[in-house]
Amino acid sequence: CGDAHDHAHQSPSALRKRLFPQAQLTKPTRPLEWGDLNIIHTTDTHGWLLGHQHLSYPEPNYSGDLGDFASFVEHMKQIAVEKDVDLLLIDSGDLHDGTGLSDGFPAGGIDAHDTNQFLKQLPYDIMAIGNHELYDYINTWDMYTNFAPALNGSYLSSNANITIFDENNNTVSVPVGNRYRKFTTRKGRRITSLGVLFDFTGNDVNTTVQPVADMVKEQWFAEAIAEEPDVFVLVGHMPVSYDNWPTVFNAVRAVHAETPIIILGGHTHIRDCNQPDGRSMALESGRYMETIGWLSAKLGDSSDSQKNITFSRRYLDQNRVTYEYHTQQRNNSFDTAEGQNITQGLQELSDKYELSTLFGYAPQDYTISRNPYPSNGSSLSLFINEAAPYALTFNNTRKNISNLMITNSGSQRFDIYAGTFDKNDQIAASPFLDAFVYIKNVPLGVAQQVLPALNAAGADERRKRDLGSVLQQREDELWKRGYVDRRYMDWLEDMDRRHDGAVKRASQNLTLGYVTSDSCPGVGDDTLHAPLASYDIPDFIGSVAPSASNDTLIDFVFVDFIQEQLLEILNEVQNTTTYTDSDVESYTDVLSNQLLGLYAQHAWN
Ligand SMILES: O=c1ccn([C@@H]2O[C@H](COP(=O)(O)O)[C@@H](O)[C@H]2O)c(=O)[nH]1
Repeated sequence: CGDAHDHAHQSPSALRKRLFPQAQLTKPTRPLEWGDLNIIHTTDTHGWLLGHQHLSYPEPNYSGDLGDFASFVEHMKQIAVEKDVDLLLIDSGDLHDGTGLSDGFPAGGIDAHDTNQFLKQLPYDIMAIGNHELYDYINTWDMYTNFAPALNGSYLSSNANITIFDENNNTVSVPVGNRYRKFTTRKGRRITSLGVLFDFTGNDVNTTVQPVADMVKEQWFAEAIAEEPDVFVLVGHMPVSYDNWPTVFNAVRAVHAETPIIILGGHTHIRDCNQPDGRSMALESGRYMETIGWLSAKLGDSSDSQKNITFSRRYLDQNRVTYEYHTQQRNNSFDTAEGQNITQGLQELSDKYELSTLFGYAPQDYTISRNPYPSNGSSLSLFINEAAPYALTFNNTRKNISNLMITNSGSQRFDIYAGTFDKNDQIAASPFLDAFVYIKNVPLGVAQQVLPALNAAGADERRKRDLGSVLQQREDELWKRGYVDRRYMDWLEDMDRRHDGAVKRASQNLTLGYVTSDSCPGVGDDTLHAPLASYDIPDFIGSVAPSASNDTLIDFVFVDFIQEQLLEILNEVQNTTTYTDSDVESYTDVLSNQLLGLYAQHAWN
């Protein structure tokens, strides 16, 4: 390079890491508080290992990548040695489904198999299984045979099993990883860890998830917690609020009234924290390599065993400015050899998967919930009103038959940004390999009743909170199957309302980002932002109905992920026909993760 400065050359790949962030990033507000035991926490990374590379805010806040993170961890480990304290690295699961790096593999590959090779290079003390490791048996098998063994006992699946053939060709159900781990830290602290998954029921055949309430009654569980460690570090893919952590916490507390308990959760994609009692803290650290969680505990010595513990927590924006600030490094001293290797390896993987393959240029930003639904700026409107009607009927023999299309809004996982729209953007916006199916000859008037009924069963009626009602039961069912998006949306809505979002955004002295209110003392966010705009979105979305009479027979098209509850509702809104799985046929070969690319080639090229 003929330049005097240490910038990276711009490569053709839109995913190329830039040493200097292309947008002005706000520095953290204050140094981290260290304790005797410190934890760096990731969760729900979903393949976002090259971070977020678009230039519209809030994306630059999260523009670090796994290589930067590895350098950060290495420097932090060194600081921990200098301070003579412990530092653990923990992950709460969901490594699959989310970007081209995890999902854009060529035919014959396995989701997240290649990205997992990079995660293995980080010194994780505990990684817990998530529900996205269980949607497809092949992925669970890969975790069981390739990932867990490489982690030498640190990959935990306390209540998640896989069914395999044993050496005698008999089927046996075995934990995907280990049920628990006991280990001793550099400073000699004895830790007992679990890796718990929420009561998920959407898992593939030949995988099993044991309800948390049953798990705590198991003999192995009693044995695992019997001996008192210095600290319980309970890791799991389970939200720290409104879920089953109290079941696990109480089971441990029943045996050890005073032992420090640290909970590291995930799944709802939010930043959250609470303190079950004075000697415990529970932290959840966001999603998609946007947030890095920090938790520290001043445990003191044995004379402090009945006192409240001083904990701190922080939600770090995942970028190089954050990392350099907290490690007191400069741009030219920050990168470690391991970190650079990881970044380079990820970029090579991106090139191998051809993730920069361009489908077109998005004319504007389309967001999931930062614009109202329906509207021109809504990616949900774009998907169901523009993209699906084009891509699903293209080259389809049913093209000329009127249809109504329905999908779940949770199938759309990320905003679309103005400018280049490539293979990686397509997968990030809509990563799931769900198929579109249909029932023929459904009267339009009947099909039109299904969408509002589905949403009533999910969204609106939820607010009535009529516990014990059929609707509540249905909502609980959806939660167990993995429908979790509502919690993240509610969190954004609350953030906007509580922090005068419109006023803060208008004043323009803060960049957009997360503004967290949780139940732990003090401010949790590491960097100040104005909250993102937030609009309520329905759980299910439908295309514009054809203008025809109610008795017109149409193709009723929907994504197979919602088949079970759609049939249930369809049979509730009418009683002329009992619809079953046998009425459902394949509508097209186009899968949900290909749909936006086909549309972009047609409309944005
Ligand atoms: O095939 C699928 C699988 C999942 N979804 C959506 O994902 C969420 C669950 O994902 P988390 O990362 O655990 O939040 C679920 O609510 C579905 O909306 C899907 O659409 N298709």
